[in-house]
Formats: sequence, structure tokens, C-alpha cells
Amino acid sequence: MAKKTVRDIDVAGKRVLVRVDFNVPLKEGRVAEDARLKAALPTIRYLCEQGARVILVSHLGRPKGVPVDELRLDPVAVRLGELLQRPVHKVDACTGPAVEAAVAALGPGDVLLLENIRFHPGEEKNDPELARQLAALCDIYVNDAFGTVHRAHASVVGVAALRPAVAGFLLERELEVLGKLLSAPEHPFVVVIGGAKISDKIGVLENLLARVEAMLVGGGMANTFLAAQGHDMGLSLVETDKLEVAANLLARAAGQGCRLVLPVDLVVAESQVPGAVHRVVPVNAVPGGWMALDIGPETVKLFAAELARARTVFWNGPLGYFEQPPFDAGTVAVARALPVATATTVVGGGDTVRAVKRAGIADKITHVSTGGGASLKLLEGKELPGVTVLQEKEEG
Ligand SMILES: Nc1ncnc2c1ncn2[C@@H]1O[C@H](COP(=O)(O)OP(=O)(O)O)[C@@H](O)[C@H]1O
Ligand SMILES: O=C(OP(=O)(O)O)[C@H](O)COP(=O)(O)O
Ligand SMILES: [Mg+2]
Repeated sequence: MAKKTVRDIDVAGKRVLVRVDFNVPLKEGRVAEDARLKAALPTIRYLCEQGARVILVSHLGRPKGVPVDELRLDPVAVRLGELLQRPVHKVDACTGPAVEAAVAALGPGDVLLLENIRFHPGEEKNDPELARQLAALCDIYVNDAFGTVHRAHASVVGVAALRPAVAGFLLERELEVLGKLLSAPEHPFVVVIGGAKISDKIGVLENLLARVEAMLVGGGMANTFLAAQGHDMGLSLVETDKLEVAANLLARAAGQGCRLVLPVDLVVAESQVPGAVHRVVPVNAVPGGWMALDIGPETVKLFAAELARARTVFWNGPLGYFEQPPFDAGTVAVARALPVATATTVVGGGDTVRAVKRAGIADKITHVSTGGGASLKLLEGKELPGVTVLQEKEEG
């Protein structure tokens, strides 16, 4: 069911509270990566142009309900002001008299950023009192924080239930593109899944098995599948309590006509430290005491051949320990093999997005999702509480 958006509601002159996901990396007091800020600009600009009084609320990091100076949003306000090319006012609290005064001072088209909402102990508990205080600041609620819609928190769910609540343009697009992967993907649909652990992604693997022609599995989680097939993985990361889960997924994939493609060769090393000795081995020859840290070149070829045939691709999770070159080689090579010219390509997850940027192909991808956990929840077929609470479009 489609959700109402900012286009479906009159915002002129109104106080509009916008939940954004400005959970971005900071470095030396500056925003180090501003993709999540840029992604929210269309909604903020639209609201300003319509004459709304815009109040932005976000979290940053996990401060656990107490103020943490390193996680204040001042650098975010500075960078957002540069991107918007208009002043972004900032208050050092998210509730209370200073916030009320700052909101009262807003004119049409003005933008105010509240302090990190996770400094407030009520946020993650979805405390009704915090939700009420946030609602008192606004006439309308907008959610444009796709990366956070899987969290049932006060600024995501509580306040939304107390005001007319609609989606922003970023949330609208994320739901449209990711939703279509489940409802009407073009086939062949190929999924690339990596990352450290199977346990994070069992739900997604299970929900996608019946929907895709091929599932290409790499990274640490492939080790657990290979171990389940009886390979000795040496000192590689293996979830020994998930061997049965892995074996079940392999059997189910076969039964459902999904090719679950595992690595055929691996880059193994004596340790994870920079400069460690490393070499390529077939999956049945991991030396004792060594660990698999990347997929090998034969696996890259195998994955590339599957990708070349795809009309839809979704990718989550790097295929090796990509933070540490040369173990990024497999991930970067597969990124470069994405069929960006002939398929719908969708990428999600913080590390995965970093990897496609490193490969220099991020701007050719159909959709780079701003939410890792949220995109996986959606593809698991699970409810997103921050979306459920928004108003539905009227039929017809
Ligand atoms: N073979 C491996 N051994 C150890 N760590 C790995 C391996 N493959 C991937 N990883 C790690 O998995 C992490 C990324 O997984 P994940 O958080 O699931 O991805 P994303 O952030 O894109 O959702 C990275 O830190 C990466 O180094
Ligand atoms: O960065 C985020 O999620 P992601 O790392 O899953 O993409 C969101 O801002 C949610 O943050 P949280 O996982 O601390 O609730
Ligand atoms: Mg990650």
C-alpha cells in the first residue's frame, strides 16, 4: 500500500518535523561522508520552497540516552548548510525551552536542526512523554529516515502516531525500489550476499531463495556454507553453531531451483595483519592455521558470468575482509562486474556502499540504499514500524 508523501499534504507555513537519518561518520569535527545528507536534500528543499518551517531530528551513533560531546550534530548542521546553501540553525537540545524558543523563531522556509535525539533516554524506549514533547513542536510529521525505519523509537514511531504523518522523497524512493525487488523484479534476479556472518542474514537468505535464480555467496558467511559441505576452513571465521542452518539453506535452494553459488577458490592468509603472507587456494585446500579473507579469481569469474545474465541484482555485504587490501580485490572485481548497463542494480549496507565507491561505480548503480539494516528487514518481508505508522494514500 502506497504511503502519503509531502506532496499529498499542505505544508505552507506549517511547522514540519522531519525525521532524517544523519547518522554519518565524523572525523576531526567534520562530516567525513555526506551521502546521507545529500539524500535528504530534495525533501528539505521542497519543504523550504513550500514555505514550511522545517525542524530536523536525527540520531548519530549509539550514545545510549546520555549526551556525548563527540556525537553532537554541530558538524552536520555546518555541512547541511553548505549543501542547502541556506542557514541551518542548530539547538543543543532536542526538547525543552531552548528548543521551543528556536521553533517559535522560525519563519517560512527556515531550517532548524535539533540535537542528537539519542541523547534523550526516551528515544530508544519509544517513551510516550518524549513523543508528546516532539509532537508539541510541530503540526506535521515527515519521515525521510529510511535507514532508521526498522527502529520503533520515539522520533520514528511515537511522534508519528500523534500528528498527520507522511513520507519524504527519499523514503518514498527507497520503498519503491526495494519493494519492487520483492513484488515485481525482472528476471533473472541475482543476489550477491557477503559480510562476516550468516546469522545476520538468515532471514533475507530464506525470504529471497524462492524469488531469485541465483544467490552468490562470498565473504565470511561463505566459510560457514563451505564448512557445512565438509571443507576444513582452517582458522577462517566459521559460525560453528550455524552449520545446520547453512546445510538446510543449501538443500532448500536446490529444491527451489535457486543456484546457491559458493566460492570455488579463496585468498588465504596466515593472519589479518597488514602485509601478511597470502595466496590463492581451491576451497578444498585451505592450509591448517590459515584463514580465508577473500574470494579467489576463479570465483570472481563464476560470479561475473551469473551477473552478466541478470536483469535485476541486489547486493549486500562485502565478499572479503575488504578494509585491508589486498583482501578487497574480490569485492572490487565483482563490483566492476555488476551489469549496470543492462540490469536494475541495487546495493545496500554501509560497508557494501563503501566498496562500490572504492570500485568507482557507485554513480552507475540504479539505487544505492541509505539503509543497511532497514533494507535487509524489508527484503526479509518484515514490517518496518516507521513505515506502518505513516498515512496511506487514498484509493484511486
Ligand atoms: N572472509 C572474511 N573474514 C573476515 N571478515 C570478513 C570476511 N568477509 C567479510 N568480512 C567482514 O564483514 C564486514 C561487513 O559485513 P556487513 O556488516 O554484513 O556488511 P554491510 O555493512 O555492507 O551490511 C566487513 O567488516 C568485512 O571485513
Ligand atoms: O546506520 C544505520 O543503519 P545501517 O548501519 O544498518 O545502515 C541507521 O542510522 C540506524 O542506526 P542504528 O543501527 O544505530 O539504529
Ligand atoms: Mg556493516
